[in-house]
Amino acid sequence: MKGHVARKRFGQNFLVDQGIIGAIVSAINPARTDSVVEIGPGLGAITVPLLERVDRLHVVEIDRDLIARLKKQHPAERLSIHEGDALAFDFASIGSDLRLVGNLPYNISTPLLFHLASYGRQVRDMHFMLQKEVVERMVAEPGNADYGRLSVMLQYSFWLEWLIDVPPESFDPAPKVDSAVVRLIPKAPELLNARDPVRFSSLVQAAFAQRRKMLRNNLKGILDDAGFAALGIAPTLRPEDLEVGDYVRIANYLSK
Ligand SMILES: C[S@@+](CC[C@H](N)C(=O)[O-])C[C@H]1O[C@@H](n2cnc3c(N)ncnc32)[C@H](O)[C@@H]1O
Repeated sequence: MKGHVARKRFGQNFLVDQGIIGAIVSAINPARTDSVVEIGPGLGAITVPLLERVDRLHVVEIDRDLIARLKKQHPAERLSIHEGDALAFDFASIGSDLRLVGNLPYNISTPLLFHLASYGRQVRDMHFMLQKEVVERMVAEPGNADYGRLSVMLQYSFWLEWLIDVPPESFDPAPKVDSAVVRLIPKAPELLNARDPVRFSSLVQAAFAQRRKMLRNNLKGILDDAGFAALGIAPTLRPEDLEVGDYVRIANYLSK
């Protein structure tokens, strides 16, 4: 691996499959002036072909050794390196109409998706490589065992599209699980009808706190029987039975 030992704690599985790399770059299809931001450039598998397509690329990387390599290989006018943790990074500081891309470190993919869900206004689209199991949770529909907090929060904010299945052999080192590339496009603000997004988010978190329990239990102290009745939602349902729109209705009822 060109002298770099992959660090497990940073979720390093480097893409080596040129076919998949080409398919990701084609899916993004960047114009020269697009504001593309790559999370976790690593050894540059996606970075290098992206740099051929855009005038300037931003990357957010946590591993100092990899940052040193990238600095040596690419002039700062072409590659802006933001050193640090993507989980704490303020993407709005780069600008707006951002196009985010990344073969994301699997160990932080879920919290990172929740973090990124708050940047809908600054982002044009996102293309991410994730564990297939995470993509299944993202796109799951009500009633499905994979449907949960991640599905509700991401489907509320984004249009999601499953693009490419990726086998373990496409990486070095190979992960133990299958992967998939997914596209997220922020929904227009007029479609985001939760009056209080913070309340919506905490409601969804509470509802799924114990997914096998009834909503009445999970929402104890938040929504009483009169509230359930006013909304026409049976308190005996389980969290996975409600649609995204039902959670919006409950949150808006609570924000009245
Ligand atoms: C799965 S590797 C992908 C590397 C490269 N993009 C590729 O496709 O070969 C994940 C990358 O994210 C970086 N990374 C891990 N945790 C991070 C974090 N919290 N913030 C920013 N980058 C992180 C790793 O150092 C690594 O470069």
